[in-house]
Amino acid sequence: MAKIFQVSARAGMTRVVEPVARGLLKAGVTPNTVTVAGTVGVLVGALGFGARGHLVTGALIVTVFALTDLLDGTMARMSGGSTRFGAFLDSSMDRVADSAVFGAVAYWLATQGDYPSVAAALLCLAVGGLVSYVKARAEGLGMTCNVGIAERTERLLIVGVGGLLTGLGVDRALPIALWLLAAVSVFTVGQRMVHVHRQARQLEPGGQR
Ligand SMILES: CCCCCCCC/C=C\CCCCCCCC(=O)OC[C@H](COP(=O)(O)O[C@@H]1[C@H](O)[C@H](OP(=O)(O)O)[C@@H](O)[C@H](O)[C@H]1O)OC(=O)CCCCCCC/C=C\CCCCCCCC
Ligand SMILES: Nc1ccn([C@@H]2O[C@H](COP(=O)(O)O)[C@@H](O)[C@H]2O)c(=O)n1
Ligand SMILES: [Mg+2]
Ligand SMILES: [Mg+2]
Repeated sequence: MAKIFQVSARAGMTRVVEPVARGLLKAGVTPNTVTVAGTVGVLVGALGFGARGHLVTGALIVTVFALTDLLDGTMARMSGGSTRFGAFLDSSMDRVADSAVFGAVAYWLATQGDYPSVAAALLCLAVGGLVSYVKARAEGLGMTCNVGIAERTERLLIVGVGGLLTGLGVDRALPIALWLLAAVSVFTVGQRMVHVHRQARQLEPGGQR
């Protein structure tokens, strides 16, 4: 379901992303520059605006720059191929951006004295990182791990909708979104563990352990 959403959302964005990618390449911009610039933009939106309580502005800036994550890969493919360093940089910058988003949310909630919600934001930060780590480790061991109900896009959308609604006056939206996200992130770690366990059993000499 999450995969279907991602694939169709991505297909819908292609018409916008491809001409922009072509234009940037023509202007001499490299995919790695877009990867880093997108991350800097997310940092500004999250830490410069979200953490200070400007949730709507913060969420909008983060959304615009998070979407540039679709551009860098498209540019790499158009300019004759992806690079190993580009893939490494893209995934590493995603972790920096995600940490800034959840760190900013936790900081703002602490300034409001809402410590249970700070705990939820920190849980999202830690477990979200674990979701990505499990996949990176599995891929490093030669397996695949493209499963889970709360991959990065879903995690950003949940916190984004919560942040936007709270910024518009629905006070409990962000705390509810964070607890929901913590739960689906834990579930996703479980899904990825099971998926890797099944593959690993097939790959062990003699199978089934
Ligand atoms: C303002 C909030 C209101 C909500 C309105 C939302 C409007 C957004 C408009 C449209 C949404 C379109 C969604 C686009 C769908 C893209 C589908 C897709 O394929 O995404 C994946 C893609 C590429 O990922 P990568 O391959 O580059 O990255 C991988 C990923 O990091 C993996 O992580 P894992 O899943 O394992 O955890 C890694 O394992 C892997 O290594 C790595 O390669 O791109 C994205 O991830 C792009 C995400 C863009 C989604 C933007 C939505 C942002 C919405 C709200 C954010 C606001 C946050 C607000 C914070 C509050 C302020 C304090
Ligand atoms: N600077 C970059 C960024 C990405 N890539 C390649 O694209 C893949 C990710 O594509 P997205 O459209 O999801 O960003 C990534 O795994 C790399 O193969 C790149 O080469 N250089
Ligand atoms: Mg990308
Ligand atoms: Mg990325």
